[in-house]
Amino acid sequence: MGNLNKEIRDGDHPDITEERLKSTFDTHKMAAQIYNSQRAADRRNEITSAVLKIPELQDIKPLPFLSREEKVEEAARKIGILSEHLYDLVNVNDGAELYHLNNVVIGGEGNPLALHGVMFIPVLQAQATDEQKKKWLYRAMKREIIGTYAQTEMGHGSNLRKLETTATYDKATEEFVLNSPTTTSMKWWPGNLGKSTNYAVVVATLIINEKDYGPHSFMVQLRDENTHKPLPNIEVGDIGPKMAYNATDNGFLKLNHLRIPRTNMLMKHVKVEKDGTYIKPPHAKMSYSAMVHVRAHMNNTMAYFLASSLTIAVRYSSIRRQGHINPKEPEVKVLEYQTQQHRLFPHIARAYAFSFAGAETVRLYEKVKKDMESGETELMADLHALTSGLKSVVTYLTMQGIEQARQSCGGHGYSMASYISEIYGIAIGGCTYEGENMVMLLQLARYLMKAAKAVKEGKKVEGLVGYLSAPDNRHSLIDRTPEKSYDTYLKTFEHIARQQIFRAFDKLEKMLTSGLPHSEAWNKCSVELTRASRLHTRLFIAQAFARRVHDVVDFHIKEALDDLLHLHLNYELLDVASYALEDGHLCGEQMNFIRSELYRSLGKIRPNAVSYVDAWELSDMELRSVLGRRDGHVYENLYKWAQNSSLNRTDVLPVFEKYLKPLMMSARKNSKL
Ligand SMILES: CCCCCCCC/C=C\CCCCCCCC(=O)SCCNC(=O)CCNC(=O)[C@H](O)C(C)(C)COP(=O)(O)OP(=O)(O)OC[C@H]1O[C@@H](n2cnc3c(N)ncnc32)[C@H](O)[C@@H]1OP(=O)(O)O
Ligand SMILES: Cc1cc2nc3c(=O)[nH]c(=O)nc-3n(C[C@H](O)[C@H](O)[C@H](O)COP(=O)(O)OP(=O)(O)OC[C@H]3O[C@@H](n4cnc5c(N)ncnc54)[C@H](O)[C@@H]3O)c2cc1C
Repeated sequence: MGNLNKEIRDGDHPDITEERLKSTFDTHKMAAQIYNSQRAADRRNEITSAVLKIPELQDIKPLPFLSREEKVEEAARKIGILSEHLYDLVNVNDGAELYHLNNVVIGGEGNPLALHGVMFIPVLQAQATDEQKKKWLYRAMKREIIGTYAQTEMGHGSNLRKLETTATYDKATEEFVLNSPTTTSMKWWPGNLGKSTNYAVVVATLIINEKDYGPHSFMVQLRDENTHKPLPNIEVGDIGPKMAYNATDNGFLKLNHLRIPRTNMLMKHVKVEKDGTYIKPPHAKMSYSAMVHVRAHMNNTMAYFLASSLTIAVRYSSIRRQGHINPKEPEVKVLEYQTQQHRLFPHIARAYAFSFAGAETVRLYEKVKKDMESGETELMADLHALTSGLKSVVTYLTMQGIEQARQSCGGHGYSMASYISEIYGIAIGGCTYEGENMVMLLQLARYLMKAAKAVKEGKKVEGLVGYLSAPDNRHSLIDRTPEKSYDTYLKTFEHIARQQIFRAFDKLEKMLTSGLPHSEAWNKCSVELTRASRLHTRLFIAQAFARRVHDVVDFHIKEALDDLLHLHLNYELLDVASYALEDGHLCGEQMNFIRSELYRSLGKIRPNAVSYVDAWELSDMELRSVLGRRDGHVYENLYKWAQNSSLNRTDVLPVFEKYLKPLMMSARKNSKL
């Protein structure tokens, strides 16, 4: 039998090989759980191997040494080469394969086609009529044109109903007049809008006969297809450097009474007829589909960012030796410290949990997308509630996990050689884009308050909120029943979420009955409401994790996932335990039990730690991290990496003659006086 950990190679650092030899499970079989099938896991590795054979697809130098212009150019260069090889490398209809190819070749800092693939094509698929698809979608899919999704403005992102860009219907010419009347009405932020794209779906407030119909989507050609010069009445550019994600040209756009044909409004579900008659869509929020598309996929992208940082941190922690546990023995791997384990392992469990919750979310999304094709909209509210909560909780917890991974690497974590700071910068954009986290938690809260009201009125609620009308125990059964089952934990999470949802509901009701207007009462309860949304979402994540473990057949994989789930449930419960202590659902003795289970879990995970992260099968090429190298040879490569610094091109920099020498000379002169 071969090694269970598939990353073992001759010549690797012995400290990391030692870790891999301890694996109790086959890492490639575990990859099948993470990527949802063995075939998908195989395909990732096949794609990586094929890419490695194409020299022009390799990074010209480590990305942190490139300027912003060079980053933009490098991403575009690779996109060009990729286009030549695309059909040989991936199944272009498989989003996961495309995403993987992007991660390996280009990485997370963006590329000219990022928004084209993530939003422009999806919005055309969902919102364009067949005729419009013929005109734009098929050209977009062949990359004859490049587009983006331009919704956010300088003055408004969250509150779509106040977008200032107007699309006024002119019946006489059967055109819409698109206009940016103020500075704040400029589109500001859309990815790739600045320099790369020549088309955009622009979201503007529709006005017919002076009546405001709210945000609608319009196809706008921004640039000449041959010269790439902006078309008349269009001003477009880059918004400048950002915290990270700087290979992408997030842009601005000013439209000056630009006229577009009536048929440029995306009209699959909603219509404006020639005479200006407005025909409503089957559901008012159908046009928000591109946002829901990204939100539904964000759990998996966040899981990926988190797993990348943890792969780097855990591998490094297995070769980094510092200090002693037993003074008579050699210095230990820092991974031996309980604090290091506590800092990293719960986040490994979260990365798995997000991936499993993500798979369930994408399944629901695919169903709703199919339903919407035929005008069926019943599940849209459920999906919106679920994705709103998950995008907020998952991005926030990912932020915490990546930062812990960085700190766990000590000083070298702060160097771009770890690459964790770039991953952090890219990932935390997710707390803001696709709906600012607080705003989206409050969207879920609306759904939860409706469910709570129904329960109070004696109705039975089902599905995602079914637990609100299920029987509850006054006291948690954790450590109170002979059999150790996850159900007792999940029931405790349910209790906590239920209590908080009703606490927020009662507070809101009390304010409403005291005569406060709904929006004011809502604002005064909003912290409690976001708490309810978080607890509900964290319950869902724990349930999704437990459902996956339950379904796994392979004994060793199940056992390894079971260990992670056990850690997850104890760690997460400790994190929210105050809610259960408050009403005596948990007692001090149970808290001690949960804490000791957590510490026991850390010990159980320890031998498999490197294998849990190896199972994500992230190649060196996609990790772009010296600390996270698969072979563990960090130190000599840190030294090599630093040679790329342009400061090292000469022994003496011009600043010496210009500034430092005069400074020291004059200081010396002064001290002689
Ligand atoms: C293989 C694929 C891979 C994909 C990979 C993806 C990741 C790649 C990673 C890295 C690349 C980087 C990519 C970056 C991309 C970023 C792009 C952007 O950021 S695009 C801009 C986003 N902008 C927002 O999200 C604004 C947030 N605001 C809103 O969405 C709305 O304003 C909202 C939801 C807050 C309120 O909507 P209202 O203004 O129309 O509000 P009212 O009229 O009061 O309606 C509320 C009712 O509508 C329902 N509702 C709202 N949205 C719904 C929806 N989508 N579906 C169903 N119902 C909805 C609500 O549940 C509520 O219902 P009730 O009244 O309670 O019954
Ligand atoms: C990396 C990145 C990429 C992006 N890409 C795109 C893109 O491709 N296309 C595009 O159109 N846009 C894009 N955006 C814009 C993004 O979608 C918006 O910035 C986002 O939706 C937040 O809106 P805002 O900037 O108006 O925040 P604001 O709403 O101004 O948020 C400021 C604060 O106000 C609070 N707040 C606002 N409203 C409420 C409320 N009702 N209740 C309680 N608190 C509230 C928020 O919680 C936050 O704390 C991108 C942004 C980033 C960072």
